[in-house]
Amino acid sequence: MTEATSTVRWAILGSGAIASDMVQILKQLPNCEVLAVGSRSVEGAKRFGDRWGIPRQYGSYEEAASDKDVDVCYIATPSLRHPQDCLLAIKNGKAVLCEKSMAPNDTIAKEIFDAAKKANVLVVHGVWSRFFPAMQKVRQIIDSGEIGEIRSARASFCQNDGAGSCSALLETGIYCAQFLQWVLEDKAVSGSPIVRGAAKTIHESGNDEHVTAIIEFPSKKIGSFECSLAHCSDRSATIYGSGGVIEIPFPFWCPTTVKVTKMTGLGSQKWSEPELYEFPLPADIVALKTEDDDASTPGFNFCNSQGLAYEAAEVNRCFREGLTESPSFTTAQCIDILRLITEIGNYA
Ligand SMILES: NC(=O)C1=CN([C@@H]2O[C@H](COP(=O)(O)OP(=O)(O)OC[C@H]3O[C@@H](n4cnc5c(N)ncnc54)[C@H](OP(=O)(O)O)[C@@H]3O)[C@@H](O)[C@H]2O)C=CC1
Ligand SMILES: O=C1OC[C@@H](O)[C@H](O)[C@H]1O
Repeated sequence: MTEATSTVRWAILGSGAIASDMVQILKQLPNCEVLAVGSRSVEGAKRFGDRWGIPRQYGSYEEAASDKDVDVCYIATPSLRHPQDCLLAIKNGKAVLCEKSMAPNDTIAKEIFDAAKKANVLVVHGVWSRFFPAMQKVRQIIDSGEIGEIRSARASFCQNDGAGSCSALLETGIYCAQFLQWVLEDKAVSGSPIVRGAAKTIHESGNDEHVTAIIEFPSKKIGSFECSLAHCSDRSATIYGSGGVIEIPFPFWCPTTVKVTKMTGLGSQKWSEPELYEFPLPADIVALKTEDDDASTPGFNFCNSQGLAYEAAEVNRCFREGLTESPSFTTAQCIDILRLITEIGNYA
């Protein structure tokens, strides 16, 4: 175990949109330093490194991942590259936070986790929803029995956002699968979820662009989801219980609001007034402007990016404690989610 206050030194692999957001977060976390950036080009590393004040700027991912002073590599490259970039970091003995989706299927995800186990390094799959306080609240409401027995849940994440450039299942469906697993998984009942139905449309690139699926969980709870990169939806999620409903409005994958409405008695058509629980994003994390920025320069590129702080703080904690997985999002859970995604892809 490393000192609880020791500085964790990060390298960023890839210098695109999410990398910019994450760097701003890491620079504001206690005892955390962005030491290096690796880019496919020296120019890319310099541009990004100069913008964010990163001292070690490398024109290849290999150099950044093998810097002896780096503790954690943040994989912020396009999804198709994630397996090779994760394995590069692991080979160099570095801990990994890999953007979603870490692999195109569960078999390859397993290979990454196996390599990490052998090398005794931490790997966290960056499905960042998992680390939001609002998600913990959802869990607590479910466990308290406040909305009775949970019977089903749904999630929808569709946005017209580059159909064909990647798989909708891997880009936005992964958040839906993660959500359903979080709310419908029952640790007391063993077994894997079964895909009972799915439909998809395929873009001319070969990537799925719209997928809808129905899943039966071992506890007989039913989950459904829809994801698309070709059309829009309200990007919300809902949990249905015998005594009420939990709504997680847009953006359900990085939520700050949880709404609970209960039936006031069995057989009654009376419903309670909704209870709203708010979980504001960390107030001490702000978008950082640099000298070159003017008022029109966007701070963060993505919705609620301040919330990346929850997952990054968890990676720092796990690294300091010498863990090889996050107890909040275990290797087994990551593989289950990717297995579900794989089976939906095969079924549809
Ligand atoms: N958690 C979240 O909220 C979000 C997560 N993501 C995930 O992050 C990952 C990156 O997304 P995003 O930042 O939007 O992507 P960008 O295209 O903005 O950035 C990706 C970076 O990867 C590097 N790269 C390596 N190979 C290629 C290639 N063949 N084509 C293009 N770039 C390449 C480039 O950096 P360089 O030139 O320096 O090598 C590029 O800047 C994806 O997996 C995505 O799913 C995306 C958005 C939000
Ligand atoms: O991970 C993501 O991918 C799609 C984006 O629109 C979203 O904001 C982001 O969190």
